[in-house]
Amino acid sequence: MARRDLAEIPGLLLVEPGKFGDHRGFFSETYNRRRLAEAGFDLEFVQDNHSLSVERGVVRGLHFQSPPHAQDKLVRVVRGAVLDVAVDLRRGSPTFGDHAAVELSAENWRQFLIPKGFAHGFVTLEPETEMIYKVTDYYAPEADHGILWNDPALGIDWPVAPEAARLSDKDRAQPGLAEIESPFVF
Ligand SMILES: Cc1cn([C@H]2C[C@H](O)[C@@H](COP(=O)(O)OP(=O)(O)O[C@H]3O[C@H](C)C(=O)[C@H](O)[C@H]3O)O2)c(=O)[nH]c1=O
Repeated sequence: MARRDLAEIPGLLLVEPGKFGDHRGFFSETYNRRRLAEAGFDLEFVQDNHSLSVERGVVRGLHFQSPPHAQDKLVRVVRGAVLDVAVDLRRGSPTFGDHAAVELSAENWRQFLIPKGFAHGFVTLEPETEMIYKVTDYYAPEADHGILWNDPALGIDWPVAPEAARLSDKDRAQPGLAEIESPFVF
């Protein structure tokens, strides 16, 4: 399994909203359903999430909700920076187990659209990093699953040493890719 350019993994999309600055500050349309639909992603988001990670080196993930509660996610960073990772879990996909990794930051204002069928996670590159993201299904703890962030089989080059990473107990104990039966089909 390996890192791929985003364009090599079917279904992922990098979104770069316009940001219009003037002497007062800036304005940006950070979500436009029609624009995403024109790009082939006609999605109905039902929940907004907001997380704060206070230290550099916080790892959240790699998470997914299983069907019928699978979620498409539109992810952005409004303070700080992350390396954001999406792992293809769609059985039969030519890029199954491969991942794309993009830097999202308040500076670059980029967004990452991660459809159902992917595990999602990130590591913070700065302290006081805030992530905002929209999801297309509600939180369903019974459907909340994950894979181990630094499973060697995934080949993710995280910019944090395992001993320095700050994780939840849940994320420390996630199974490796080989230990799960992915519920997603390409
Ligand atoms: C995800 C979620 C969590 N919670 C509650 C459950 C816990 O009491 C608390 C922290 O949850 P958790 O540790 O799962 O939060 P993260 O580790 O940031 O999880 C997220 O991290 C990765 C990067 C994701 O893509 C998912 O959206 C999500 O799994 O928030 C809710 O009330 N609603 C929710 O939608």
